[in-house]
Amino acid sequence: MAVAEFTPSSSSIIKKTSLYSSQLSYVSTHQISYKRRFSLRPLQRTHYANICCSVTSNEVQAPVVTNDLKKKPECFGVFCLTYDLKAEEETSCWKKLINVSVSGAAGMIANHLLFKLAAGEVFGPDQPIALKLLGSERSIQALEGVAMELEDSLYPLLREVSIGIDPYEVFQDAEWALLIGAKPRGPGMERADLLDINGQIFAEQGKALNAVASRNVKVIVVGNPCNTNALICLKNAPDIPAKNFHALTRLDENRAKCQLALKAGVFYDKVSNVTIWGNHSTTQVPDYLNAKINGFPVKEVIRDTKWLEEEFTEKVQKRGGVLIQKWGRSSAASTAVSVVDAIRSLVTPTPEGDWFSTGVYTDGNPYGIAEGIVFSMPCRSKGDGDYELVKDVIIDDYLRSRIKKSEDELLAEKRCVAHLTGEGIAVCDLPGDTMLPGEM
Ligand SMILES: NC(=O)C1=CN([C@@H]2O[C@H](COP(=O)(O)OP(=O)(O)OC[C@H]3O[C@@H](n4cnc5c(N)ncnc54)[C@H](OP(=O)(O)O)[C@@H]3O)[C@@H](O)[C@H]2O)C=CC1
Ligand SMILES: O=C([O-])CC(=O)C(=O)O
Repeated sequence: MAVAEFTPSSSSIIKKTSLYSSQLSYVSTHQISYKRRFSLRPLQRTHYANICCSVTSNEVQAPVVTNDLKKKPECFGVFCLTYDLKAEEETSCWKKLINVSVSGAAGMIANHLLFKLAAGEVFGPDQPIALKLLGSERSIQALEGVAMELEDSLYPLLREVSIGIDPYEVFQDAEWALLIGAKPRGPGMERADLLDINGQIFAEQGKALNAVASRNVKVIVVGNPCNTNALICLKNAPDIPAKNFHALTRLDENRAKCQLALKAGVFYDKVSNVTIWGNHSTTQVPDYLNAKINGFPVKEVIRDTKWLEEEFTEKVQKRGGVLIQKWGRSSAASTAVSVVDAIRSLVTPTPEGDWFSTGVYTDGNPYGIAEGIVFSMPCRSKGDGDYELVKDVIIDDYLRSRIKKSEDELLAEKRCVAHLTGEGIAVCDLPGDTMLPGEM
């Protein structure tokens, strides 16, 4: 590696070289975790100061090798260089690196999401990130491919990429955990079986988060059945605040906004205050009572109660299934977009008067919904990663009865996974019509 090859643009640094080291690390006497690590050396974080702040300055100092390369066995090529930057080139405009762990990282949703995360679409253009990708023995090769594509994309904000199959390694110091991986329900599989199989994955991941993640990690569960998976996860992570766990219902909110906009003949940015209540399943309740179009109650703009009560509600509830029939696979791109929306809603202040939906723990909720389940409700955030439930919503008899149905379903799911939440022996009496949005 010749110093002469160096050019001052950030992308050329990443393009020309990459660190690619593989190692076998012994996790326990029984389990071997195969881990590959793609990493940028700290010098690049310094280099990033040039990228984000000195747009007007072309003056970049020539690199100076200050360390003995032999003392850095992990580094490769240009990443072994240490730059002796002038003090004034240090800036305060870039934030501290954050660790984002993603499970199911070789799957379809992740294939869209990871590139949005790395591009800065989620946490912003001044937020460097480390991506820690969780796969399995079956997906480790695919995961290497994903990591290589991330490398080849030359994202300046992407500081580190690591892949592994052990959640205790991959969730280390995670500040965000995006839990996407889950077994899809196959033909003839009972929902109780799906709850059990996926529940075990989320019980293990909850334990791992509890052991090694940041104490204030924010967890977004995407893998279905996401509400109950999130419940299992949080119950297995008693040292992390229960309110930090979310089940993704933002896709449902986006779908509802789209249908309301279409019916009212407005662009969808005119639709606000849409709540999805309940489970990410066909019992979910898209709330048109509190929603607004151009700041007016939906019912004043769309004067077709029959459409709202029946067609609209069912369309949103079954959108995932219709899409699977057309596409032959479940929503991946729009789900990834909705994960972006869900995170952005937590890291940016909610616009005045508006709110967003997310599935969160019901303890202390002001709506009279049973405690101890993960239920989608309206929330506002100050942009600090935390949220509060919105109090000023109207719940009429129609809404109440619909919400009750979703609540009953989630309570039944909870009884069915009692063995995974530490609440005794599981009893599965699931309502017969319980379905994921993708099932029809
Ligand atoms: N909440 C929501 O709004 C939505 C949720 N979803 C859900 O998101 C999840 C992921 O969807 P998508 O990315 O499209 O799915 P993919 O099938 O593309 O990927 C799923 C990943 O899950 C992992 N997985 C974990 N356990 C198993 C298992 N036992 N059998 C098979 N795969 C397993 C696999 O990765 P590995 O082998 O590395 O573990 C696989 O890569 C699904 O549960 C889906 O239902 C989908 C759309 C919307
Ligand atoms: O059932 C699925 O996998 C798809 C799904 O959740 C959705 O489209 O909302």
